[in-house]
Amino acid sequence: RIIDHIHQPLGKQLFLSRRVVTDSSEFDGGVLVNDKGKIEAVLKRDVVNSILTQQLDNLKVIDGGNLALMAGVVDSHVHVNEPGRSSWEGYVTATQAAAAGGVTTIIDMPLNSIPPTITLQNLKTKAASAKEEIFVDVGFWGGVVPGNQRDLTDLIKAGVVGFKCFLTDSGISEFPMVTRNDLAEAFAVLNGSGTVLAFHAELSQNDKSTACSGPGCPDPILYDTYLASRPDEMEINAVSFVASFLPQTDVHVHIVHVSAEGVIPILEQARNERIKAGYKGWRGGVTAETCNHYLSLSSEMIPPGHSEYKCSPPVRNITNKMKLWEYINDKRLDLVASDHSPSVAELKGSNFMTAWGGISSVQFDLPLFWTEAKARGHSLSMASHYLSAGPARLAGLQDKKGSIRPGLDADLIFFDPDASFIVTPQVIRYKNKISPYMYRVLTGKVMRTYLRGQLIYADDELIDGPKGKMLLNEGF
Ligand SMILES: NC(=O)N[C@H]1NC(=O)NC1=O
Ligand SMILES: [Zn+2]
Ligand SMILES: [Zn+2]
Repeated sequence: RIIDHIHQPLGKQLFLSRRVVTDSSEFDGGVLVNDKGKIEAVLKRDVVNSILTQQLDNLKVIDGGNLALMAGVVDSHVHVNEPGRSSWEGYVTATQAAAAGGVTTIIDMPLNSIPPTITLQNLKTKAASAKEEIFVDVGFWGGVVPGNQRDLTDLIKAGVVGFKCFLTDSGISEFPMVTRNDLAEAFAVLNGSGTVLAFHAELSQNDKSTACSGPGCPDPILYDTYLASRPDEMEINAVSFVASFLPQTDVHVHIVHVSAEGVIPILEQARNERIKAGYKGWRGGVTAETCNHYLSLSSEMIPPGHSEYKCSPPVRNITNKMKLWEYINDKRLDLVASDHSPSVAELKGSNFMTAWGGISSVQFDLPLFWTEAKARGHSLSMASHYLSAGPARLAGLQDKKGSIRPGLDADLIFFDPDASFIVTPQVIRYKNKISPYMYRVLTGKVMRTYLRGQLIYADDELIDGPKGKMLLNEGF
């Protein structure tokens, strides 16, 4: 156990661990944090020992022993749904769940809240409801929908991390999908701005989800019926469609929640062509994320009627899952996020075709990834790379968040990589206690979470009130 005194004004703090984890290595040492909650120095054990012999009065030492000391997780894909659908989720519950899971930054998706984040005014409405309710730092995605091209520049000025759009029905009437013409206009506005355009990459022309209803149709209680309605081609064609815009734009494109493994080689080809044409930005301006559900679940294991497993694109077969792990191993994916997209239980039900698509897991980002990664012999640095550094880079937060490096916010966690716990309704802190992982044993437990040097979660308890900040521009 870690011994220290919790309620003290913030002075200088020295966090110690036998396993300090960065996104590329692990070492025995410490992290010195200043009174502004920023990392001042990252130290090897011999330097730590010489500091400790100096008996500095106002230095608080927090020794985690063998617990891993890691950067807080940055989850770049969370649907908070407030205001408007706050019975599904809200800022308090989503960020409390995040804090309990060692997630120190979330980036809120532009849809499912009413209003959606598609104008500056709507962003103000969202920020007003987030204010004073957030337990971790919160950034915002804007949305691109038909007709809001003129709102995009204002949203960039306000500090959104980028924009998401849909190439198929989003399931939310306030957030319509875009057509080729809408996209061409959006790319024209965004060109040269340095922002990110993220795609829900399923192309509607391949959508078979409404093709059949009534007698004679495949059984909607079976998962395979749903899976067959959203084939790999929906993703593959969407990504090829996105790639067709790249020669005319310098906008960074990001594919969210990749499920079908076949999209990765297509993206790589698009990236290589961009790089050959002289594109200089991060990863050739083409990146992809996958989600813990695609890395943890497979279609064969989904029981009839259990729509807590439903999301889109769908969880595919075990061969697909193994291929995604191969891509993780080879660093051919860029980050892992939750796509935490909750709803109330009434919208789930046992019919896979009509149930709400969305899986809640913001609280379990790290243990979910680690359970699978550890079993495959991967390191904690690998987890930090995909769950912290990668998403921070996507959100443009690489100089603030996502790593253990001098100058960054001291968003830190103590993580026990060998502990295990059971996902139960009592453990879950997000609003609707629905999960495809219910009663599963997960490996790895977040013991403590620090946000900008302040303790916000310890030993299964949240500490004090909300200390999160909104990651929007000064003067917004
Ligand atoms: N609207 C919404 O949150 N949709 C999300 N749910 C899901 O499973 N995939 C999504 O994009
Ligand atoms: Zn999506
Ligand atoms: Zn989503």
